[in-house]
Formats: sequence, C-alpha cells, structure tokens
Amino acid sequence: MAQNYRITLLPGDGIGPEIMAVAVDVLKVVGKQLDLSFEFTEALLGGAAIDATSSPLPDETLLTCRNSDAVLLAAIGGYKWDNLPRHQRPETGLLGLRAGLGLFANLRPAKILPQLVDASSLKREVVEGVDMMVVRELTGGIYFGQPKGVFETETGEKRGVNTMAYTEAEIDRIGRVAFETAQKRGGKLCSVDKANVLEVSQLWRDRITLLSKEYPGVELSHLYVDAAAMELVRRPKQFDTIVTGNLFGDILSDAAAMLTGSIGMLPSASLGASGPGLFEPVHGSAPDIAGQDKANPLAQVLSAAMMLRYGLNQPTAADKIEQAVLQVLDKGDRTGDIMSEGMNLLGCRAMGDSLIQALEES
Ligand SMILES: NC(=O)c1ccc[n+]([C@@H]2O[C@H](COP(=O)([O-])OP(=O)(O)OC[C@H]3O[C@@H](n4cnc5c(N)ncnc54)[C@H](O)[C@@H]3O)[C@@H](O)[C@H]2O)c1
Ligand SMILES: CC(C)[C@H](C(=O)O)[C@@H](O)C(=O)O
Ligand SMILES: [Mg+2]
Repeated sequence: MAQNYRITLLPGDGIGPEIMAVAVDVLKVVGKQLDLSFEFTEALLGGAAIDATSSPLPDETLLTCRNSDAVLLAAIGGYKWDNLPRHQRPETGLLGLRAGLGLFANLRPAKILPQLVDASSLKREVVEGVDMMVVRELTGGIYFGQPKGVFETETGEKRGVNTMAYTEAEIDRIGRVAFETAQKRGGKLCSVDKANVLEVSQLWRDRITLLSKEYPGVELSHLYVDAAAMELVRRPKQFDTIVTGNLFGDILSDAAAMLTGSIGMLPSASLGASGPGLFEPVHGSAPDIAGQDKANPLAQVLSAAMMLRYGLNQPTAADKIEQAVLQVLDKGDRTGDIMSEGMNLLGCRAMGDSLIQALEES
C-alpha cells in the first residue's frame, strides 16, 4: 500500500505561489514513481493571511501545520505590508510559525553545483568545490529576546530595544545538532559569534567548547562574525559546518547563498525536537519579479527534497529530485538569476516542465 503523508503547503506571497506550483508538480510525479501519496492542504501565512483574516498567522494555519507530517513553505512578505506595525507584519507570522512548531534548528546547505560555477560572482578557483552547511539557531537570540519594543524615555524620546539572549540549554541543543551534522559531513565545525564584544557570545563560545569534548571526532574552530563574513568570501572552501545564532545565521546564509550563484538555488530545513519540520527556500518573496514567470523554482524544489530527506525519511525520493535538478542544469536550462552565456533562458513554469520531463525520463 502507498505510504501516505499529510503535507501543509504555505505558498505565501510574491513569487511564492509560482514556485510552490512547480514543487507540488514535482512531488506528485515522484510520489507516483515511488508509491508515496501526498495529501496536500493549503493554508494561509504572511501577507496572504493578513489580507484574508487580518492575522499573519491565523490559528487555523498553526493547527493545520501541527497536524501534518511536514510543512512546505514558499515565502512571505512584500511592499504592500511593509508599513504595518511590527506585530501585524508577514514576517511576524513566519517567526510565530517557527516558534509555534518549536523549530530551533535551521539547516541551510550552500553547495556549488559544478554546472553553476560560472554563474557565481566570485572566481572559479574560489568557489569550485564549495560545500558547507550553515546550522542557524532559529527560535532564540535577538529575534525573540525580551525586553523588546519601542519605549519612551524620561525625556519623551523613543528608544527601540531588542535583546540578544541565549540560555545554556538553547546553546547546547543547537550545538548538538551542529556537532552531529559535522560528524556526518567533513568532521569540521566552525562556531561563529561576537565573543570579543557580547556576553551572550562568550557564553555561546564557552558552551560550544564544553560540548566539543563529547565529539572528539569533530575539529572545532571559532570565528568572530565579522571575520567569518570576510572568510566566507575570501576562502569559502575552508568551511564544512558552521553553527551560529539566529541573526548571524540569517546574514551569513544569504552571503553563502551568493557563493553558489544565486539565492534562488538554496533550500533549507527547520527542525525541532519532535513534530513536523518546516521546509522553505532561503530567499524571500522577491516582490520585484513576482507574477512575471521569472522566478527560479529550484530552491523551492530542493526544499521539497529536503522535506523528503529530513522530514519524511524518504531519501530515495529526495535523491531523485536532486538528480533531476542536476539533469536540467546539465541540459543548459537556466532561469534569469543563474543565466550565463550559451544557456537556455527559461521562465519558472518552463523550468518546472523541464524538471518533470527529466523525472519522467529517469
Ligand atoms: N522565508 C521567507 O519567507 C523570507 C525570507 C527572506 C525575505 N523574506 C521577505 O521577502 C520580502 C523581500 O525581501 P528581499 O527583497 O530582501 O529578499 P528576496 O530574497 O525576496 O530577494 C532578494 C533578491 O533576490 C532575488 N530572488 C529571490 N528569490 C529568487 C528566485 N527564486 N529566483 C530569482 N530571483 C530571486 C529577488 O528578485 C531580489 O532581487 C521581504 O518582505 C522579506 O521580509 C521572506
Ligand atoms: C523573513 C524573515 C523573518 C526571515 C528571517 O529573518 O529569518 C528571512 O530573512 C529568512 O532568512 O528566513
Ligand atoms: Mg534571511
């Protein structure tokens, strides 16, 4: 009998619905080939949810997600909602979803595919062979620390406040995920902080160092975040696994994305201690190209592959999707963001068709 999975789809805003449609088509084909059946339920998040319900994360969405085996998200946000107060914005819905599902570990792989070396803005010798995993803490740090808000001072001036805070337990649990990830990969872990300035980072460094005693097979190093940003661009191949806090991970993963040619290529997995994981591209809703059939759907499709691998324990299905992506790139198919001379320029839908064809021929 076919294995059945309940998948919540959150297409969100901007290019979200366009790239989600491609991922769903791909999942259906792979499902048919491997006798997996997916029961898709669409739910509202972000701007789309604000327009329909005035909340960026309706209760019903959180409930639907909790009751599923995995959640596939495209992206949220856009100019239309940029002037709303913070707690009503699309981004607040996404943060609420991550917190609501307890997704403290965000895995963001950045691997350059040989076909895309020329699409990178860096030199071939710098990026060829780049293959790293950024493990970003996702439900703590300055995104969630208290106090936060805009407060009035005694002189009547406004003062914006956010607090970067981590407990030992929060550091240890993300640290364990990172050491275990490094163990399965190249055996090297670089922890990124700002321990020369921030107390919270000193605690982070101390705990990660202590934890390393339990993982003698993993070589641990530390970098300050400013130096890490520089090293990522200067000599990215030195990195295998990186572990860092919420804000530093947000910034460094966008930088790592560009090493690989385009942010339109990078998937991510967000996992908790139990319950469904959330799988989403690293990029946003790209409002500048929304509705124009120009978006690269590959980060979304690769996020569906991560969902199969990390969320549903279906590595063969994940391999099949990743192989199809390599095949279309081998054929020379490119969306605008990864275009280079002599390649075939395709729109989002045509790229989806090419993927389906590759899968059907496999
Ligand atoms: N996880 C998410 O849902 C998520 C992540 C990041 C940003 N956002 C939100 O998205 C909105 C836009 O943010 P931004 O412009 O800073 O970042 P963005 O990632 O949406 O776009 C940055 C640049 O990359 C391009 N780009 C992104 N994805 C692409 C794709 N798949 N194919 C081709 N080009 C692509 C865009 O056209 C743009 O030029 C904001 O509201 C932001 O808060 C959401
Ligand atoms: C949209 C925003 C809340 C989000 C973040 O900062 O985590 C995004 O930039 C990301 O990287 O997923
Ligand atoms: Mg980001």
